[in-house]
Amino acid sequence: MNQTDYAQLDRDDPLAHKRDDFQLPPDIIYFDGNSLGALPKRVAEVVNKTTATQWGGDLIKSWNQHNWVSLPTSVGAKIAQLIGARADEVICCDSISVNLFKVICAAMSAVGSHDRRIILSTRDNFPTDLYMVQGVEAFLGQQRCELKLVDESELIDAIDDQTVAVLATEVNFRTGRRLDLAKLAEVAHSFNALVIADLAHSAGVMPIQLNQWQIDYAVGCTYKYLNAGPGAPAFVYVNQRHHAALKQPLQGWFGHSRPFDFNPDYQGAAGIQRMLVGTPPVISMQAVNAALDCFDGVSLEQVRAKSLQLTHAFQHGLACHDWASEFELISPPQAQHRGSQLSYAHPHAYQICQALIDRGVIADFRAPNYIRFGFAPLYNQFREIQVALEQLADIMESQSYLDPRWQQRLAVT
Ligand SMILES: Cc1ncc(COP(=O)(O)O)c(C=O)c1O
Ligand SMILES: Nc1c(O)cccc1C(=O)C[C@H](N)C(=O)O
Repeated sequence: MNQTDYAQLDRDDPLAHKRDDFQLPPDIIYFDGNSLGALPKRVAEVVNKTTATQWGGDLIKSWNQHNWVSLPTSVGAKIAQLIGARADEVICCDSISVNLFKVICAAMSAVGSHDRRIILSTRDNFPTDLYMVQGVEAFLGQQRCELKLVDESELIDAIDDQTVAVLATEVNFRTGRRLDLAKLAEVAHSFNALVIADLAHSAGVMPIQLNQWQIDYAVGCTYKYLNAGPGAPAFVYVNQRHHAALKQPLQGWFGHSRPFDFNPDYQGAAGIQRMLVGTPPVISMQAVNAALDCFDGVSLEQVRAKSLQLTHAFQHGLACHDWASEFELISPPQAQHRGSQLSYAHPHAYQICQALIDRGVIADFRAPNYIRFGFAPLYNQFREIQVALEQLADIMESQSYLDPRWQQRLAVT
C-alpha cells in the first residue's frame, strides 16, 4: 500500500489557514468535534466583550443598543445560509430536545395530520429524539400519537397513510451513516406525510439543502461542527409553507407578536418567531453568532471535500497495520453514505479510547463497544492523523490499553 504523504496533503489543503481561527491546545489532537467543537478565538473575544462591555457597561440598554432582542432571528438567518434555507425559516433557540417537542407538536397539528397518529423513526436514532416523541405519546395517549420504530434500511418502505411525520437524523451518531433526506421527503410527501430532520451531526460539515429537498421541519445544534460551545442554543427550521398554520404548545412570551405589550392573551408572532419561548441566552447566542463567522469565505462543498479526504487518509493509514483487522468498521464503507466520522467496534474500545486520550489523542467511546473518530475540516490537519495512528499503533502493539486505570468507566464518555 502506498505511504500517505500527510505533510503534502496539509500543504495542498485550501482550508489549512482556518485552523488559525481556533484556540487548540498544542499537545492535543482533537477528533471529537462531532460531540463538542473546538473554541474559535473570536468566540472567546466576543464572550468577553459581551460580558465586560455590553452587560457590564451598557446593562439593560443592551437589549436595544446591541440588538440582543433580535439575536434569535439574526443568528437564525446566518445558520439558514449553511443549511439551504431562507433567512426567515430558521431561528436560534433552546436545545434540540425542546425544539423537537415543538416541531413534533407542530406536525401533529398541521393540516391533514388529525386523522393520523404515527411518528415514524429509527430504532438507532439519538435517544433524545425518541424520548421526545415518547413524551408526546404519553401526554396525548396512543390513540392520538404513537412512535413507530424501524431499522434505518426499512425507513422509506415503512411510510404509509397513517404516518404523520418521519423523524430522521441525517447522520447517525453511532455509525455516521447518512440518510438520503431528499429521497425520504419525496416518498413521505407522496403519502402526505411530513419530514422532521435532525441535523446535529451534519450542520456545518456538509452541504444541506432543506428547501430544495422540501424538508418540512428541522432541528440542529450549534455546539458540534458549528463550534459555538457547550450547551450553546440550538436552531429550528420550519419550511415557509407551514408558517401560516404553525402551532406549537410552548407559547412563551418571546413567541408573542408583541411581547412588550404584556397582554394576558397569547397571540403568536408571524412565521418562525412563533417557535421562540423565553428569554434568549444572550452570552451563548453571541458565541453562536461569532462562531458562524468561521464559515466566511468557505463553501460547504470545500468542507465536505476535506472531510472525505480526512476520513480516507485515516482509513488508509489504519489499514497499513497488522492489528487493523481487530477494528470492525461500523460506518458505511462508502464515503458518500456517511458523515464526517468513522466508528469502529473493538472488544476493548473503551480502554483503547482512554489510552489514546491519555496520550493527547481525543476520540470518544459509545456503548457497547464503539470508538468514534470525528473529523472537523475547519481545524483538523492531515498530520494529526499520522500522529494519532502512530499513537494507536503503539497502544495496540504494547497492549497498554490493558492498564488497570481504564477499567473504571467515566460518567461522560
Ligand atoms: C442526533 C442528536 N440529536 C440531539 C442531540 C442532543 O440534543 P440536545 O441539544 O437537546 O442535548 C444529540 C447530541 O447531543 C444528537 O447527536
Ligand atoms: N450534547 C452532549 C453533552 O451535553 C455532553 C456530552 C456529549 C454530548 C453530545 O453531543 C453527544 C453527542 N450527541 C453524540 O453524538 O454522542
